[in-house]
Amino acid sequence: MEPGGRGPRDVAALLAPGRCRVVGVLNVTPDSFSDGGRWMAADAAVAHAQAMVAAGADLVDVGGESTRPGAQRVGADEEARRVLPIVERLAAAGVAVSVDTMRADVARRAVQAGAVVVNDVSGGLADEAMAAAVAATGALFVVSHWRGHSDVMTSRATYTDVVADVVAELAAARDRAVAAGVPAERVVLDPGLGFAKVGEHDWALLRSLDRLRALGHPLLVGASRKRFLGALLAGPDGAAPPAPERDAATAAVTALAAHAGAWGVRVHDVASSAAAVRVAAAWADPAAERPG
Ligand SMILES: Nc1nc2ncc(COP(=O)(O)OP(=O)(O)O)nc2c(=O)[nH]1
Repeated sequence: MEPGGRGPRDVAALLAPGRCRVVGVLNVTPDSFSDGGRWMAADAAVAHAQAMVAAGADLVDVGGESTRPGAQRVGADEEARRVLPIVERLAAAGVAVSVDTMRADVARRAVQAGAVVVNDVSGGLADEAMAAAVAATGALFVVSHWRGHSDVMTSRATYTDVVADVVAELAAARDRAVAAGVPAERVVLDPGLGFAKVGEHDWALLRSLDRLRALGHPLLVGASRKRFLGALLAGPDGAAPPAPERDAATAAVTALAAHAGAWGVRVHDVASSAAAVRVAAAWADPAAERPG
């Protein structure tokens, strides 16, 4: 973890009881499904991250490789070149930063640059060195449900009982991480919406957050702008609205997930989900939101 000791304090703050965390998405990629190319310039990326913090983001998740179905993999050097300077600048500015990577070396270097969370959509499966690398850093480890890279994930979207299967496979990924040295209390789980899942699977998992939470870890939900929301909002012609027009639906999922006890939500539009989190908190306990 960062020699200055920033990390443990940030990790403790992120795990402390409180409202559902809002994780702002910062894709420094040319091809992310909803905002590819917008934040490739470092100054634009840093400004957008600061704007997300101002809008209520508790954490900024910096990713340098699109994981959308069919995406081409990015080389390790290019991924590092994209994310590390941004991680360093944001951490130096006091922003709590997560690195969205499937590579142990990128994760290690990002934590050295000041990241306090390693967010691995593969749950440690894509790089067998990942869990041990995270264990050595003191960072929080987000372990998502995953069944393979973008080129195969669609073909693997078959389940006997998607909730039972995802719970079992997530538990196995968690167990692998703990066996590699990551303390269980530093593991956050994520159902991996859209990863080897079709819309009915995503909805089934959202309806069953309680069964995912029963695994005993904070739960991160990444529904923002995803295909299952586009399908829900499709017009009479069946055409889904473009990804940036799915933020209202994303905020509704945020409110419901927060109310169901999610630890955090990973979103592109922070302001709407930050408001949704506050609505959920006030709904649960009016005193929670009394000003002052
Ligand atoms: N923990 C977690 N991380 C994630 N990272 C990327 C994406 C995909 O969304 P996005 O980053 O916007 O798209 P792309 O992968 O095309 O960059 N989804 C998740 C998610 O659901 N959970």
